[in-house]
Amino acid sequence: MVAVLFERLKRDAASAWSAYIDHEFVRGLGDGSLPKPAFQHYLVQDYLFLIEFARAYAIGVYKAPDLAEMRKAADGIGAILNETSLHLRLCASWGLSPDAVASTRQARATIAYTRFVQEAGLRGDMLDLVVALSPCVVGYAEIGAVLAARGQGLDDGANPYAAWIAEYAGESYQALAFDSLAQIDRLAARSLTEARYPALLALFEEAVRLEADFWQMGLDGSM
Ligand SMILES: Cc1ncc(CO)c(N)n1
Repeated sequence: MVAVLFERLKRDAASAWSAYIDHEFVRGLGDGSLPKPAFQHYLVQDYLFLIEFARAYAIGVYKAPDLAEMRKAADGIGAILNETSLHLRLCASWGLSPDAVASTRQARATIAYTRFVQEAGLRGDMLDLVVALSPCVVGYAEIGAVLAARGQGLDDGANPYAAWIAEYAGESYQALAFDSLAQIDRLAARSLTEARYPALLALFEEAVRLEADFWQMGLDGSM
C-alpha cells in the first residue's frame, strides 16, 4: 500500500486540508479570475519561499538515516531550486529582474512557514521533517492535477495562469510528489510508532494551515 501515513494525516486534518486545497486563491487560479497583482505578490514571495524551503531539504540531507535517504533529500534540493526558474521566467515577463525579486523582503507569512518547517527538521528526526514538508509538494501536485482537469485550467488563451497550472500538473512535478509519498512511507516503516502519531499530526496540520495563510498573503498583498 502506498501513502498510508500521508492519507491518515490528510484524513485527520481534513478541514484544514480542504481550506488549503480549495482556497479562494486556488479557485481564482483555476478559472483565471485571480487578480494579477495578487498572483504577482504571491509569486515573488514564493520564489523567496523556495530558497528557504531548499534549506529545509538540506536539513534532511543532514538528518537522513542512511546514504540512500541522503541522496533522495539531495535530489529534492535540486528539484526545488529548478522550480525557481518558473518564477523568474514569469517575473521577467512582467519586467521584474531576478535581482529585484531576490532583494524583496520576505513577508511574514513566508517567514512563518519556512522557519516552521526548518525548525521541525532541526528539532526532530527525518520523519518529523518530511511530515512537515509534505503538504507543500503533495498539496501542489494535488492542486495542479485538479485545476488541469477543470475546463479552462490549461487553456493558455482562456486562463492567464495556465503555465503555472501546467508546471504543477506536469509529469515531473507529479513524479516529485510521488517520490515524496514513497519517502514518507519508508521513513514511517523505520520509525513511526502510535505514540508519535499525535505529534506528527500536529506538525502536519500546522504546515497545512501555514500553506492556507500563504495563499491568503497573496490575496491580501500583505507583508
Ligand atoms: C508555499 C508553497 N508551497 C508549496 C510549493 C510547491 O513547491 C510552493 N512552490 N510554494
